[in-house]
Amino acid sequence: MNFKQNFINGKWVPSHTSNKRDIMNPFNQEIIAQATESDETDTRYAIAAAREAFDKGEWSRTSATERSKKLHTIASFIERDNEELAQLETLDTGKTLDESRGDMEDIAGVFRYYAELADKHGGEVIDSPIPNTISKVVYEPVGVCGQITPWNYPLLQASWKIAPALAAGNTLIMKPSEITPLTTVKVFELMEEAGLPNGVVNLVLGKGNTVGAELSSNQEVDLISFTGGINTGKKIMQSASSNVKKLALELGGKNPNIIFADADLDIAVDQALHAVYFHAGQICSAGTRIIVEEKIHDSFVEPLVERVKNITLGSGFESSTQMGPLISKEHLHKVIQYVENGKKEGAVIAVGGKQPDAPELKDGFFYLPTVLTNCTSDMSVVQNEGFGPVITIETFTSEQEAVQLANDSIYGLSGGVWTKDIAKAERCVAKMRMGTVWMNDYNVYFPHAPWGGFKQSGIGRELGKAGLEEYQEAKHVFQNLRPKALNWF
Ligand SMILES: NC(=O)c1ccc[n+]([C@@H]2O[C@H](COP(=O)([O-])OP(=O)(O)OC[C@H]3O[C@@H](n4cnc5c(N)ncnc54)[C@H](O)[C@@H]3O)[C@@H](O)[C@H]2O)c1
Ligand SMILES: C[N+](C)(C)CC=O
Repeated sequence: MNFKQNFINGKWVPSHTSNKRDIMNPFNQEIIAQATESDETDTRYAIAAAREAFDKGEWSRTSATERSKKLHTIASFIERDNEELAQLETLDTGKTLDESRGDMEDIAGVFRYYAELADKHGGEVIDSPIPNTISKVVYEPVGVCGQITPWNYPLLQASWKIAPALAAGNTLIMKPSEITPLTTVKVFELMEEAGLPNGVVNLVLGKGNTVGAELSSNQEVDLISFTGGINTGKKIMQSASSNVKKLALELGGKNPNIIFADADLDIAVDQALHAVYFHAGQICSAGTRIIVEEKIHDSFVEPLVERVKNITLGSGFESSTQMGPLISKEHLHKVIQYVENGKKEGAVIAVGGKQPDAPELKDGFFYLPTVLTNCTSDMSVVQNEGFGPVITIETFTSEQEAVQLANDSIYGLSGGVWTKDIAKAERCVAKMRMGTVWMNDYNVYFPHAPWGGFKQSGIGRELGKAGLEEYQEAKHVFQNLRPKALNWF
């Protein structure tokens, strides 16, 4: 059996615990690998290695040009092994191979983007208000960074953290989700091949309440960057107060998709499907909360439901498959319960609402793509992140009501507006309290633009220049060219 280990101080090592975890294919529950199951002690070894490497300065004080070259090398290895990585991601998550291939292209692009930015953000000269002085800002790495990622986009979310951290000169300890570590392990092999100094990148495999908790509370860690659920984010925020760590949180979303009557309905329906059923709705930014203008409710919902009926479920490796399984038995049960709660509250199942009957899907964690109508803002299915293939439909009668509904949420990750009236779209966008808003599109993201949430969807930004700045400290350096005594005391 393929056995995955920790990467600490430049060496592949098992946990001192000797515990192992089975890694499962969610399509058929086959065990595809085993991973070492680490604890707090393993995590402290990795933190010590990252601390020593940072203080030694072989990476943190090397030139940004050198760091840029290494990031380009890692990107080229990811491009070279793109297909192997995509297959591993599909095996581990169940998402379709086309989705995984798209992720791998994005991931190489993230490394390329930060390789390009690494040597273009060194600092700036300030126009000092005091004569005969020089004032400048230099950007320095934060130090030792703990990074924790979820299971839905395992390597993509890891790349959003690893690439900017390295570009800025930090050292890091990565903890991938214990459910889906395989592609992250592979990229650590590629970083080893690229020849980073020992201790710069460290990988610890294990659970959140051991490895993740140690990373968040340990006083030798200067920054913690977390992507995952809101409740875990709150715990991490508390632990991070131990030494006032810098904190970056990318949390969940319950993302509105507003459809005005004057939208191009064919495109809006098509994109509403794409906004949700990609990766079976297990996307932080899935547009699961559809808010449609009342007078077009039927002409929008009927074609939507017809198309949902035709979505093909299956193995991510089959080219005919449009939607794979959910990640685990536990998660499947959460989605089942989420829909049951909606039914009790008065939501009506227009399509789906159960597991499929097809015998060939019986070993996988499948749930049918589902549309719930008759939904209102006070229902738990509208307010909570279901993280499954479930759309809720609400209606509105005025622009003001559409925006008010869209903002009626503890979340503020992303949202969309569909209308041909651009002035109306701009008015809505200006009032929507979300980190990303799409006009006549949905779920678009790329390395150049910042990603993150308003409200309880998070703190800080990944991607773009802001994503690099999360990993930098700004230092003001002031020099007096003609110092003189002040004779104040
Ligand atoms: N905002 C974004 O960009 C974004 C992107 C992807 C996923 N997400 C969110 O992630 C969630 C789904 O992922 P999940 O189920 O893996 O989330 P999760 O919070 O259960 O786990 C995420 C990671 O945190 C670790 N963890 C768990 N408990 C911990 C603790 N006490 N201390 C430290 N680490 C701990 C887990 O082991 C895992 O590695 C959804 O809410 C989704 O919206 C957000
Ligand atoms: C951030 N994103 C959209 C890539 C994945 C969210 O789950």
